[in-house]
Amino acid sequence: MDIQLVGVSHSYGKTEVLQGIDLHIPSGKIVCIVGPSGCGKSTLLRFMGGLERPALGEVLQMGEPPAGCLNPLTYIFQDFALLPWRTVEGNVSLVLEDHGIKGRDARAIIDDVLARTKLRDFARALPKQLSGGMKQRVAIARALAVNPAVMLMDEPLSALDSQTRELLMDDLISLWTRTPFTAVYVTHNLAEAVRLGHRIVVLSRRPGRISEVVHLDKPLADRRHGDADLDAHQQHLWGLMRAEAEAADAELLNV
Ligand SMILES: Nc1ncnc2c1ncn2[C@@H]1O[C@H](COP(=O)(O)OP(=O)(O)OP(=O)(O)O)[C@@H](O)[C@H]1O
Repeated sequence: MDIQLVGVSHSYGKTEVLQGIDLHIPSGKIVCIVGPSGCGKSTLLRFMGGLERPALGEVLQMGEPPAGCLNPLTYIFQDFALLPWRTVEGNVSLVLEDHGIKGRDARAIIDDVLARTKLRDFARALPKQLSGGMKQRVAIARALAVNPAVMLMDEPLSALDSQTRELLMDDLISLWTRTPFTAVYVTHNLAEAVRLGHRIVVLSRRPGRISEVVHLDKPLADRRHGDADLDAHQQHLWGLMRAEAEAADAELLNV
C-alpha cells in the first residue's frame, strides 16, 4: 500500500505549520523526513496515520495492505511505549489480543517477530530488565506482529546512545533486507537518514514546505558508517538545512 499526500497544509490557530505538501510514500521503501525543529515533521506523520486531519489537502491510501495485516498504519515512538508489567512476549501479544488472536496462532507470530528482532532469549524478561536498545527492539517486534502496510517511526532511535543507535540501524537494515517493509521515518539525525532512507524529504522551517527530495539508490545492505558517498549526501542535506535551522533558532528567540 502506498500513501499519497496531495496539497497538505495545516495551521494550529494562527501558527501555520505545513504548506502545500505533495508527497508519495512508495510501498517497500523507507522514506526519511528531516527538517529543523518545529517544522511539522511529527504533524505530517500524524496526518499519515490518520490521528489528525489536515485543514487542507488529502492523505490517500492507495492499494491493499499486505495479506495478514492487522493494523495498516503502526507507530514506533522514541519512548518505546511498553507496558512495564508485561514481559517482552506479553507486550507483543497485547496487540494480537486486541485483534482476537490467541493460542497457537498468536504463538507462531510472537515466535517469528522475536526471532526477527533477536529477542527470543528475552521473551520472559520485563522491560525494566532490558537496555534501551532492546526495549526499542521490543517496540519494533510489536509493530511487526501486526504486519503493517506502513510503519510510522517518530525519532525511534533518539533516546539511545550512539553505539546502540548504530546497532539498531544495522538491525533495521537486516530486517528490511530479509523482508522489505514500508516506513516513514522522522529524524533529526542526518547520519540515520542517509543510512536508512531510500528517499530523504527535506522540509523547510515552519511552515514546513518540501525543499528537496533526495533519492539514494545504494542498497541498504551496502551502506556502512563513514562511507564517503553517504558522507557527501549528508553534507548536501546539512547544506540545505543549515540556514533553515539557524533561522528557526532565531525565530524562537523572538517568541
Ligand atoms: N496539537 C497542537 N496544537 C497546537 N500546536 C501544535 C500542536 N501540535 C504541534 N503544534 C505546533 O506545530 C509546530 C510543528 O510541530 P511538530 O511537532 O509537528 O514539529 P516537528 O518538526 O516534529 O518538531 P521537532 O523536530 O521539534 O520534534 C510546532 O510549532 C508545534 O508547537
